Amino acid sequence: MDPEFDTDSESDLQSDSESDVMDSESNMQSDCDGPADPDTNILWLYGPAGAGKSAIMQTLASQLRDAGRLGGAFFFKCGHATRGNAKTLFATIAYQLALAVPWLRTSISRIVENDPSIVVRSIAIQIQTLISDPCRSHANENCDPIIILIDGLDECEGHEVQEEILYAIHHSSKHPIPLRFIVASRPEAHIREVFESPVYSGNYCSFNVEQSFDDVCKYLRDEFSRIHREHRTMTNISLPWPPPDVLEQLVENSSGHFIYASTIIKFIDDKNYRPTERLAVVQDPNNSASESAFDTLDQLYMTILSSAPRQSQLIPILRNSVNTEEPPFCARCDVPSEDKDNDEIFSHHASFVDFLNNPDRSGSLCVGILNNRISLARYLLQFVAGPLQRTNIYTLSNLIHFIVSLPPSGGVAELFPLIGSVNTDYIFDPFPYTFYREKYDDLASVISWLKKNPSAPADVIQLWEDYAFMLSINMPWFAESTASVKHNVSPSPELLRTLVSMGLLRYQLWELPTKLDLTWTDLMCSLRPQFNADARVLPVHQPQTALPWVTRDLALQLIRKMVKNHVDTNGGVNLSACREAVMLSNAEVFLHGIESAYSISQYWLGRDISYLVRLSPPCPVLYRELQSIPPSGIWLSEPSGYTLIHHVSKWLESFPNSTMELITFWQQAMPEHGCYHTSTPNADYEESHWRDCVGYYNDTIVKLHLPDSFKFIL
Ligand SMILES: Nc1ncnc2c1ncn2[C@@H]1O[C@H](COP(=O)(O)OP(=O)(O)OP(=O)(O)O)[C@@H](O)[C@H]1O
Repeated sequence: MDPEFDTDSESDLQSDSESDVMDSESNMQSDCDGPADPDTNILWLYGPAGAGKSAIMQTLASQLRDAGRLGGAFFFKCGHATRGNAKTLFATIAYQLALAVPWLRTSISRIVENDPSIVVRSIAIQIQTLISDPCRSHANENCDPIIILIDGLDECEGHEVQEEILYAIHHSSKHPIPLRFIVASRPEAHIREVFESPVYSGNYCSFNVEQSFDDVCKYLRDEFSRIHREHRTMTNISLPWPPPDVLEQLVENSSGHFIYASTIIKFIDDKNYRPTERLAVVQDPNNSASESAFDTLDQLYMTILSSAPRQSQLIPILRNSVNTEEPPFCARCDVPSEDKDNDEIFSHHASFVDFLNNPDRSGSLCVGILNNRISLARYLLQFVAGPLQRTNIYTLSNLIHFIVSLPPSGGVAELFPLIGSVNTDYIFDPFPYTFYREKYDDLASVISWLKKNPSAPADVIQLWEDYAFMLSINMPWFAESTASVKHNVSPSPELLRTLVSMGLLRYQLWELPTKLDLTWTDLMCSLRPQFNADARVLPVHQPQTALPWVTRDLALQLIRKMVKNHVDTNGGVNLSACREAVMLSNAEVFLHGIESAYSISQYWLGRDISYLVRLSPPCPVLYRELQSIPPSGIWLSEPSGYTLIHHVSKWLESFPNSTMELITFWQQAMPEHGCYHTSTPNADYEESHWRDCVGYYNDTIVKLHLPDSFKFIL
């Protein structure tokens, strides 16, 4: 049995950099995560790739050996014939223990002599028989514990084996033994899980090998001055070299990790080149020669990325997380997170982003190449074709910016059907857009991008033009700027209903489905009646004749809704049965509970009904429906009662044989102790407010460049 100890790399550490490693190590003694239990036998040293864990372990090995405290050390190395797996782990450590600790020598040798097959037995049996049992007989002796180092546990073949090693170490320490284990690894999920399991909890210490900008700076300064001293071509280069700002930039590029610093030093230190030229290459990551400058680093990245279990999802996730501009979806690609409050992906190392963006360095993994960008766009578009999930999106706007940044080419054609399938809830969702204007510009940019692609289907372009038109109804005051998208929509009763809802009643676009009980598909079809076999396209001059009937139908719809709310809530008792009130009370923080939300929503319905009735033709059906509103519902929110009385009276006056019975009936139902009894209902206010709303509607028609036949004539 040969000791599996990496003496070569160990001797590398007897260099200038050793003091830095010692710094980290002495920090380690004072900075262990969490309370250090004096009875704990296990220390877990963890940190990302290239953080310097192995360097620390090698220095520790050297110092402990000098102090006569090293029991054994095993350095795992991925893919290595003997150091890549755990078959000989504890047999090797036992051999090292027998050599290093005189009082263990005889007992360990005797065990192996009696049963040579022990060295091929299971991990648990090896540690128990070869290490734990011999040590236990000396447990009560008053000697300093012996240290065993296991480095790169994550590089040992098989997650289960890695976990088995940890459980075996823990089990071996159940009875007091004069041994301590230091295990170093990357903080991979399965390893962390073992340490966080109930078996381990409280039975280990941990130390995070975090980034250290100061250590890296010191290392770089020392190494550059050595290179300056040793390279013959440097005699004429004045000190300090490199200048402080360059050194500072390099320290920043390192993200405080040694892997970057040691990689560039090896590159610059090449005796075949001028260090100044090599430094210039390092400073420009887009320089094609930088490929070789970061060779070691890139190999590390390649190895890590190619071992990712789900390669097909890798590129979209990487592309999303390292997008140098705004990430389309805030790097949230359904990535399971250990830390629920922080599930964003971020690059541990600044150089990783350079690597992924440079095709010479990352090859097919390069996130910048068009195919990978298209596959990310496909992935995200598929996501927004599904149900609206506000918690998972950053903004649709970022996705749109990303899509329109793709150059027009045959490759993007696969995205067109997906662009046509974006869930309309995402398109019209008011959150997190603050300004409709921005949203409109986003829609316009998609339309102009589609038009630059000759193979973009006309129906997808038209659909997005319709979205833009819908949005422009919502913001007629931006009419000039919204003219960028053409909207030769067909006039239909359904379109008139939409215009009246948004122009006269001032409904927001996103509210329409709830307020009018329709789907986005119904709404979009209203713009293109030819898609809907039942819809009638109005001759251009006819909207005006159709308009009063549209307002009547809308009034009927809202009256039925008001009555239904009354019935569903059992006359205002069971308020949670009213969907609108529940939504309103959830959305509006200034409303105090569901009572005021219900009262407000019924008030708005009453007000909307009264404005619509006023603009309807004399119609017995409408009169009958008005009678069906329970008077207590009208006076539930008092202003609504006054508003209805005012406008319905005016409407009734237009009847050939006008009758005010309904009005009298409503007046008689007025509650005696309402707050409005103290003030006189203000007819002037009602009249001027209604006229303002009609005026706003008519202005909307003008601003949208629709024919005058769409307007109300008072
Ligand atoms: N204190 C230091 N001084 C000088 N060089 C260092 C120091 N720490 C680490 N390095 C160098 O940085 C590189 C990465 O270090 P190391 O291999 O120890 O990282 P690691 O955390 O073990 O990484 P991995 O998880 O990938 O094994 C090596 O080339 C090492 O020589």
